[in-house]
Amino acid sequence: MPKVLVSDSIDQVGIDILCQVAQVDVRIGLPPEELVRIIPEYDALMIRSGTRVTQEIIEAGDNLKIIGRAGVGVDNVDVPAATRKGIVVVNSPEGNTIAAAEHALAMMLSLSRYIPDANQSVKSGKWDRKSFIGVEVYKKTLGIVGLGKIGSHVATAAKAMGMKLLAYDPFISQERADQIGCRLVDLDLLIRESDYITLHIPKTKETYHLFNADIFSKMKPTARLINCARGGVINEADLAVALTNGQLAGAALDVFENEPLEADSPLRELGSKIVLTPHLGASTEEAQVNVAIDVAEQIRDVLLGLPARSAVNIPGLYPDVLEKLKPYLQLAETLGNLVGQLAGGRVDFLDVRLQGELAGTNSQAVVVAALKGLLSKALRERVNYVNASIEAKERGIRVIETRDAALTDYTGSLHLEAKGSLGSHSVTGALLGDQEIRITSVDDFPINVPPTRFMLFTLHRDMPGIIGKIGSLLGSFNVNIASMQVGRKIVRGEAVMVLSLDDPLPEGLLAEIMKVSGIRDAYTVTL
Ligand SMILES: NC(=O)C1=CN([C@@H]2O[C@H](COP(=O)(O)OP(=O)(O)OC[C@H]3O[C@@H](n4cnc5c(N)ncnc54)[C@H](O)[C@@H]3O)[C@@H](O)[C@H]2O)C=CC1
Ligand SMILES: O=C(O)CCC(=O)C(=O)O
Repeated sequence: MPKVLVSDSIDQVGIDILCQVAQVDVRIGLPPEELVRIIPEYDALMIRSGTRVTQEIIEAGDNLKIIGRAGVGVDNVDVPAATRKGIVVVNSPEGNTIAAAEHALAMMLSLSRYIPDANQSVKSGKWDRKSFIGVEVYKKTLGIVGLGKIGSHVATAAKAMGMKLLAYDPFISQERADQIGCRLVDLDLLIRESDYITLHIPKTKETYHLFNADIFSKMKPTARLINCARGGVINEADLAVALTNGQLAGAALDVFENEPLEADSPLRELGSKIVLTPHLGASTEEAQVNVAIDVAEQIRDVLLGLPARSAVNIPGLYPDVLEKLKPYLQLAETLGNLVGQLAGGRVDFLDVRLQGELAGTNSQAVVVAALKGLLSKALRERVNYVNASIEAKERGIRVIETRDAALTDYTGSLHLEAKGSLGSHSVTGALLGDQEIRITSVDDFPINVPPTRFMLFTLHRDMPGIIGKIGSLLGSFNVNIASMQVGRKIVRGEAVMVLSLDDPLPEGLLAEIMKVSGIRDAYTVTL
């Protein structure tokens, strides 16, 4: 039974799903060195934001197949290291959207009405109504930085509260912003005009310390800043100075550059100008159930050999397209494997031609499947959907992809041509009845055979007796032929013979086959 380590607190519903297929160990708060020590035992790791999955942990995870982040941000996972090691990283892109958006709105209102301080005051026995005169958000301008899933939901709710909306997001179209009712502006204008600024951007090289002393100097002194996205997008030292100097009126932060926030952080000293929560954006009962189910189901599926629906490091396969594409991925992998073995030596170039209905599908996934098949001879189980593209690139394999939507004899078919150190070979394949794979050409000779485990391909002169000679030769080595087919373009010209064998070809038999008069080439293939 596979083993799953859950190293952050996850809703029980997720654990129950994992238990259907795996032994689950829940060990929260492990020190990094302990995680490195025990991770080789595990097939999957499930985390929230508490565990930092470093390169060291990933490299030690020799059995790890999947890392599941029960949430959105995967910045606590070294995704490039996981990709290199062929480990799928999945998240829950939407499970906590509403929770995070509502937390940002709650922070905006708490900050405006001094709710945390007023609450503290009453609980300490006072009845002070003068110190907590707030401001309204109605008719104020809200600047949203990052108009993705959470930013959009915040926009909709803020609009309903009568706020005017500005948004800065260089990757969003004006049309999308119009739909949400936001004016798309540049960052400078948003900073200068907003009464509230709320951040909903990922932490990237571009967004790191995007909010710094320079930005704070341009804000309205009455403005308030909310960050429920990621620590690190704000320079916290600059913010503390700017709040102290009155360059902005307040800030509400749920996320910090280092979590837990340092005990001596100057942010803790800013009184009613600041509201701080300990990364609670996703902490609702509903969101925790959503993300636990979403990620546990993906871990379960990957452990069962099925694809994940929201992997961050493999081509996106949405559930609706997956069902249709799955047999084609199997076809691409089989043909990649076949053409790689026919090509024999180093492959420098792979031409992937998607034909018929396949031309209109997720070609990235099909190409990755073909590369996985192509590299499987050299890399065996080390290559998978996650690292096939990187491995191909590192080997200098150039991939050219073409599409031809014109109808073929099959609803959809795939043609692969591999060129390399020992010449060039091509194969075509299609699906029969939506599921069954057929190889429909080899080196442009038409055939129609299902792939089988052991196969023999010959390129020969089409002349009487040659099939019999190959049959007797195999018989003399006690190799049973399951099926045989010949493909030719013209009578007595060149032809291919495809034999499905019950047994692998014994040592030395290929050399004997090559000696038969009329045989130009012969290849054994194990699929
Ligand atoms: N506090 C918490 O507990 C939670 C925090 N989050 C964080 O909230 C953030 C947003 O999440 P989602 O809305 O789900 O992500 P999303 O991917 O739907 O939206 C992010 C948006 O940021 C935009 N963006 C990227 N780089 C940008 C840049 N340099 N300048 C301006 N815009 C940029 C993107 O175009 C995208 O529209 C993420 O960082 C996520 O990790 C998410 C859930 C809970
Ligand atoms: O797991 C959590 O509580 C944090 C959620 C979060 O930050 C995210 O989903 O990006």
